[in-house]
Amino acid sequence: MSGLQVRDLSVHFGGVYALKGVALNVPSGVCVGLTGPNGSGKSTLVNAVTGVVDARGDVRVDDRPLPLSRPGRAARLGLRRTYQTPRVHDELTGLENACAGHHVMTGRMVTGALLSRFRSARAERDRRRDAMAALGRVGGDSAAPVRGSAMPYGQRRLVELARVLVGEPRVLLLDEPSAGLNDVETEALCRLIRELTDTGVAVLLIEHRIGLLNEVCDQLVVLEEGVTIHQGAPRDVWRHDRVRAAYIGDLSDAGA
Ligand SMILES: Nc1ncnc2c1ncn2[C@@H]1O[C@H](COP(=O)(O)OP(=O)(O)OP(=O)(O)O)[C@@H](O)[C@H]1O
Repeated sequence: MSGLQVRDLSVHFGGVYALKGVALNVPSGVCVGLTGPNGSGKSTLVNAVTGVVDARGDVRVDDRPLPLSRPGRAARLGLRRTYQTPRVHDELTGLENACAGHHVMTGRMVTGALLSRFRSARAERDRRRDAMAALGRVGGDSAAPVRGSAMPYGQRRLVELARVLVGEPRVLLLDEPSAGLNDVETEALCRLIRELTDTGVAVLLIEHRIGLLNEVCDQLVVLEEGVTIHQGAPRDVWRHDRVRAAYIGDLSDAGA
């Protein structure tokens, strides 16, 4: 199967299991939503798959085994991610931050971006053009000259998204990408996710906003306390008793 396959993924912090034998598939060209109450293990799953926390399990990208705890290997297989709290480099401009997406393969994002200031080759112009195009694609053009330290939260999120686009994801893991975005920006995010899946990218979307999950996801996986409690088509999931129980009080915009 092309895309991301996760089998029997477990993570513990000391004696506490954050994930217990979780399985999910994110085929190429499909958006899978990952949701669940706070602390259910969503970000830990992304951290485990991208190799930044120790994990046990079987993870494959485009049918190739992904050794766990090896972030560089995950990047080389085309995994890209955003963070729950957007990460941009404060000392770099929006354009330079987006350019850093080119350097993700080497794992030297900051030094690569800093060195690029001293390169004047055509390749560098091409990189900047790609980075500018990515900023435009996410609606973040105005962030191009702004230093990370001066960017408001929503702009940081758009710049981070532009950086992952520049890195040409095969599998894209988005950790609450709509947090801090206004309605217009959120609509642009939905369009972007659809464009990406249309071009064959596998997208895993961590999200709490039920309306957004229903709008862009083909499948939903619901976690609670580190285990999968349900998966299925978005609208069906919210009718499931266990999901309703996990979300009690949070169903106001589900139309349920
Ligand atoms: N580095 C860590 N050290 C210890 N415990 C951790 C660590 N990271 C996460 N946890 C714990 O693992 C569990 C899952 O956390 P995680 O952040 O993955 O949940 P989440 O579903 O992403 O929550 P939220 O929706 O609030 O972001 C929680 O109990 C959390 O406290």
